[in-house]
Amino acid sequence: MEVNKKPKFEVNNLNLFYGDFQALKNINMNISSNEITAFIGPSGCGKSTFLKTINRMNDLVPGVRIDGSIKLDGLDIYSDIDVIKLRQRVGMVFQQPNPFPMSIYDNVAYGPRIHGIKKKSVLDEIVEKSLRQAAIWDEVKDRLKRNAIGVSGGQQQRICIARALAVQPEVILMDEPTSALDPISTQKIEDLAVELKKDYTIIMVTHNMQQASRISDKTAFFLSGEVIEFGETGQIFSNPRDKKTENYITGRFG
Ligand SMILES: Nc1ncnc2c1ncn2[C@@H]1O[C@H](COP(=O)(O)OP(=O)(O)OP(=O)(O)O)[C@@H](O)[C@H]1O
Repeated sequence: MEVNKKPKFEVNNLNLFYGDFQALKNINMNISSNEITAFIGPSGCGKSTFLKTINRMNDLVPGVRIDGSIKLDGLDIYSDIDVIKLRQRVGMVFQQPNPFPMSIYDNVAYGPRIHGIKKKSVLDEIVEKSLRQAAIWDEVKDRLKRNAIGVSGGQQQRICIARALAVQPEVILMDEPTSALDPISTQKIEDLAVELKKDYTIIMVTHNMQQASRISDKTAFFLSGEVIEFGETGQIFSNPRDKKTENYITGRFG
């Protein structure tokens, strides 16, 4: 039994404004380590905005204003942690696989090189380990010099996951990582997420409620910038406390 396990993230009274528009409204949430947390909700409800706030990707958007706090292992990500360090600890995988137009090897070695690793034997080791962890090593080990753009979309997405893993993050944010993929590739990414949660904390935005119920431990249901309900995935899907959650998961809107 886990007693008093400290949350990986503590989010308190978080509000986010794009100019005059409030996209996140008083979000409070503790996110546990070594779990998959899923964010569900209809289009435009703020899921991606919240996900991007967790590694400060919204800093890049002009006119954004954020108040409240997000703590990672007890440190405020907006005041106590350098943004470069934060993004090393909190990696991200996007909806569209976005390998860089370079070799598979160079894609995965990119982050470690930026962090100053130059020795080939060390890079070789990181590349192999990351591709293995992303369950794609066997498929690409004989063509590491090939351009990553030339493999299938599902393989590209696993290369992007390997690229994220190569800098040894603690958390992986995934923004609808399978919505551009076929069912077989989707299943591979789902299996991979379940495998990776042993070592990482995973937070995933998904439009696919079956996916959330299949693989996540906790689910947050967002609506119009608010978290309507957050809890154990089994409870959210079988016994939602809020009528709005029930209406959404039973397909009455969204
Ligand atoms: N850069 C931006 N500037 C202004 N408004 C934005 C910006 N990005 C998002 N929004 C608005 O904030 C709200 C939340 O958007 P967000 O992309 O977080 O929703 P979402 O739940 O992830 O939607 P989807 O499932 O369609 O990706 C929407 O009303 C959107 O139009």
